[in-house]
Amino acid sequence: MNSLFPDRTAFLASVVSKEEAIVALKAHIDVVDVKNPAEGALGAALPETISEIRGVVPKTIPVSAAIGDMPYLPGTAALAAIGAAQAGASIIKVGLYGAKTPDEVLKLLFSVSTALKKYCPESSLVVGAYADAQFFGGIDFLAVPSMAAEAKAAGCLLDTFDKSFGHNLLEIASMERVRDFVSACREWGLFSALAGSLKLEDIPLLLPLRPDYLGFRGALCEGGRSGKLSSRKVLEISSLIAGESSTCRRS
Ligand SMILES: O=C[C@H](O)COP(=O)(O)O
Repeated sequence: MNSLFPDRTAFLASVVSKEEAIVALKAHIDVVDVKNPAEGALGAALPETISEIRGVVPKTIPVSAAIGDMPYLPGTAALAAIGAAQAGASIIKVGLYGAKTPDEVLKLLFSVSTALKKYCPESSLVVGAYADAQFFGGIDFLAVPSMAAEAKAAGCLLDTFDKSFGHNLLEIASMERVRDFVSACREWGLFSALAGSLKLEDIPLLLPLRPDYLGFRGALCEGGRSGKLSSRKVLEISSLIAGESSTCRRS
């Protein structure tokens, strides 16, 4: 398993600027994730934003970057991945929005993983699956871990595409299917990350599944994911993950 934190569930906080990264770092966070909510669930930030955030985050804390709710454009995806890695991200997240068949998923993922291996061998690929893929004809999220493993990804993220109110991960996917996703990642040697408008109250429900990461943005902000990051909310979620996680891993 590729998790950097094998004995507990880690906290990934999504930020849009170096100012937000500084706010987030007042709490204990394990991964600083860079995204641009204006361009979607896994919207890509500008390269300089990634570099600025990398510049204020201690080197001991990985920086991940979303490169988009990717259409089925393997070349574009490969170039975007290299751009994000060159800008300072060591973990690259690509959302499987446009690839509709296993062949398309594999072609897109191999384009990205081959490019990262050649030009940015220190970086890791995380494949973004969507719990609400059925609403846009995307690939079922339970089919993604095996293909991510075939493409030599390091991990899989289960997220939601539609971030409007009421599209929380556990309101869209059953706990059984989310559990199956985490188990499939483990079986395929991938780390698992869960996200999707997660709320504070989802943490004790999800931690027993022992995901490697829980990812948040909306719940960290005042007024939703396009709002400003709140240090109080970051601290609240960080403390709950740390507290509950150590209990779960001991059991
Ligand atoms: O990758 C992390 C997620 O996209 C977090 O964003 P969210 O909490 O707004 O769904």
